[in-house]
Amino acid sequence: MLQIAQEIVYFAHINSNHIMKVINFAETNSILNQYVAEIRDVQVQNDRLRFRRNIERIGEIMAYEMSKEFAYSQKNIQTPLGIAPVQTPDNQLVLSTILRAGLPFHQGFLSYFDGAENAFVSAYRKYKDTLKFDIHIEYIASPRIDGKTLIITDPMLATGSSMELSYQAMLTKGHPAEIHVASIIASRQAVEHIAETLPADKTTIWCAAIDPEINEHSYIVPGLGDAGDLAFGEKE
Ligand SMILES: O=P(O)(O)OC[C@H]1O[C@H](OP(=O)(O)OP(=O)(O)O)[C@H](O)[C@@H]1O
Ligand SMILES: O=c1cc[nH]c(=O)[nH]1
Ligand SMILES: [Mg+2]
Repeated sequence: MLQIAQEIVYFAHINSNHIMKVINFAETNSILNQYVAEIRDVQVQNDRLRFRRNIERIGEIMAYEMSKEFAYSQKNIQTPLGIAPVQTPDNQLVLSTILRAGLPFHQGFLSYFDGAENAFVSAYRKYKDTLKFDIHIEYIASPRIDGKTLIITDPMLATGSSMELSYQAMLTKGHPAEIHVASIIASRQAVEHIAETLPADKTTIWCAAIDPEINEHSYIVPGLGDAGDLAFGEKE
């Protein structure tokens, strides 16, 4: 598995000032791709329970792979029969999620990083007309994040604006030591946007696929449609 993580790393070359580490799971054959296929598949994705659970499963696998990047130290664990030396992670994790679509993805990460602190940010597209919109952030609940490992989860990175503005909102709570941006489907444009707007030296982007384009409504193509609606139903 360690080998897998090394093979799928490439660097987003935006210009010489912005080179960010990107890990794209689509470049490796694993069962994760089955779950991605199912959330994309128009015949399967309307089963909301399955859609949410697949997102959660991708979060679990991503969390496991991400955990290999953390700092470890040996702890001596008292068993009933003796002392067992075990390497365990020392990072102080803050698991931050962008509402709504981020919730099942968050749950997947939280199943593995059960000791993490948690943060929630609301971001939504407020339309000015059928094509133009601003991203509005109206709610943030977060612990202090100074010196901690900040993981921001959102299954879709289309323009990358929700992620950028959510990160800016998180900065009102301190400055993290490192940042992991976790998504499932990212557009190429969003990867470039994140590489330009988040600190390249301490940010890693994790995704399950990078799609080539976004359409005039700023939806990822081929993408999967509207992740929030598929997980929770349409909003008015
Ligand atoms: O990269 P961007 O262009 O900003 O788009 C991506 C955002 O769109 C989705 O949320 P949405 O606004 O649909 O809200 P929802 O989760 O409530 O459905 C998704 O979960 C991201 O937050
Ligand atoms: O493709 C997209 C873009 C934004 N939000 C989604 O859920 N899907
Ligand atoms: Mg949505």
